[in-house]
This record gives sequence, C-alpha cells and structure tokens, in this order.
Amino acid sequence: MKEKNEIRRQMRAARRALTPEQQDQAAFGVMSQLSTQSCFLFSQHIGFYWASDGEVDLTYAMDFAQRLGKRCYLPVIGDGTKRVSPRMQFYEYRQGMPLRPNRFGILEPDRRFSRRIPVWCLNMVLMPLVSFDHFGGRLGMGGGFYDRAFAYRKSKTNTYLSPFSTPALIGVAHSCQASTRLPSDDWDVAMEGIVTESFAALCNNVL
Ligand SMILES: Nc1nc2c(c(=O)[nH]1)N(C=O)[C@@H](CNc1ccc(C(=O)N[C@@H](CCC(=O)O)C(=O)O)cc1)CN2
Ligand SMILES: Nc1ncnc2c1ncn2[C@@H]1O[C@H](COP(=O)(O)OP(=O)(O)OP(=O)(O)O)[C@@H](O)[C@H]1O
Repeated sequence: MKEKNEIRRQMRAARRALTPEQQDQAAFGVMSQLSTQSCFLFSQHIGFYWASDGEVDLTYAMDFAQRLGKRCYLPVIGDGTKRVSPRMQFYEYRQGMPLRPNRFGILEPDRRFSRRIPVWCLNMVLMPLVSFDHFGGRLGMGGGFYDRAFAYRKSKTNTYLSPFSTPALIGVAHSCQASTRLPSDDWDVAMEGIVTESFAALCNNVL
C-alpha cells in the first residue's frame, strides 16, 4: 500500500491541476448533489470549510444553505500567535462576514465577531478531503485536525441514542481524488458519506 504522504502529494497535485472552469463545475455539482440529500436538507447546523489548495469550493453550497435558513459554520484553528485550544473549533459564518487567514493562509471567522458551536451540536460536517475510498477511508492534509475533533465518534459508548453520534461526517472531494483503498491508522475517523461533483454515496462501513 502506498504511503499516505505519497498519495497526498499525487492527489493534491491532481486537484490543483483542475482548470477554473472545472473547479466552478465541481462547486456547482457538489451544491446540486447536496440539494438532493435528505441528510443535508434535514440539517440545520452545518460545518463547511473555506476552500484552498484546489479543494471543491463550497460557497455555492453555503449560499444555498443560507437561503434555506440553515446556519453555516467554518473550522477555526487560529493564526498560531495566541495560545488557544489546540482543538479545531467551529464558528458561525454569515455571508459577507470578514474572514482572517489562519496559520496556513486559509480564511476563517474571527473568534471575536463570531459564535462558536460545540462540534456535537452540528448536524452535519462537510470535510475537506485529499483522497477518499468507498469504505469510509479519508485522507486529509495531514494535520489530524478532523481526526482529533471527532475522535469521540470512535468511542464504544457512542450508540445511536447518544448525543455523541452527531454530526454526520460527509467528505467532499473531486471525483478524481478517489482511491481504491486508503491505508488507515488507529486514530482515523471514518466518514459516513461522500459527495463529489458527480455523485453522493453512503460509505460501506455504515451499511
Ligand atoms: N479548507 C480547509 N480548511 C481546513 C482544513 C483543510 O484541510 N481544508 N484543515 C484540515 O485539517 C484544517 C487545516 N489543516 C491544514 C493542515 C496542513 C496544511 C498545509 O498546507 N500544510 C502544508 C505545510 C504548510 C506549513 O507548514 O506552513 C503542506 O503540507 O504543504 C493546511 C491546512 C482546518 N481548516
Ligand atoms: N485522536 C488523536 N489524538 C492525538 N493525535 C491524533 C489523533 N488523531 C490524529 N492524530 C495525529 O494527527 C496526525 C495526522 O494524522 P493523519 O495523517 O491521519 O491526518 P489527516 O487525516 O490527513 O488530517 P485531518 O484529520 O486534518 O484531515 C498523526 O500524526 C496523528 O498522530
């Protein structure tokens, strides 16, 4: 099995090579796929991400969600200048709100002007992927931010009736980022579903 870093390098290059037209079609396609999913339609509080490095842009999807009266949130890790929680947290984003760059240059809400939501109060989180497989396997940028934020989802006491069975974890990627089977580590948190510009699917691990 190829090492995670090698797959990361190839898949990041592949998504960065997409043209602006392909990126725009992907952004529109992901919004259209989401608009047909009951998981999205029934969710009131949704975690998105602000795209960078060739990721699928979710601004169409956030506009659509806001027009349906849903609340949108973005991940915040900070710019590294202040000692704050090492955990990634989610803060509300409303259209037009000023954003500031985090330590990797990705835009995020300013903690001073936005409202934090505990992660388990989110109904659904759209996770940025570098690669995915159909078994719930995901590969991110390598910081372990999503794995740490949702590590509680792996707990044995996490039953259907527990408040810790939320949010639904749905990965977003370009379909060209698919892998047959990704290597996995103990700490990896599985995704329940995947949305690309051309399909939305449940991952086999939950069926
Ligand atoms: N859009 C988006 N937002 C996100 C994530 C993400 O993957 N995508 N994250 C998901 O975890 C968190 C940020 N994690 C990140 C981890 C590594 C790098 C990164 O670019 N690493 C560079 C090295 C940069 C440096 O050290 O200065 C690299 O690997 O080339 C970026 C974001 C929170 N917000
Ligand atoms: N629950 C956890 N507790 C402590 N460290 C963790 C946890 N989960 C992941 N990590 C650390 O995060 C690092 C990156 O993990 P990995 O390569 O799987 O990241 P990733 O899944 O690509 O990133 P992300 O979760 O941000 O999308 C690993 O070195 C691992 O030690």
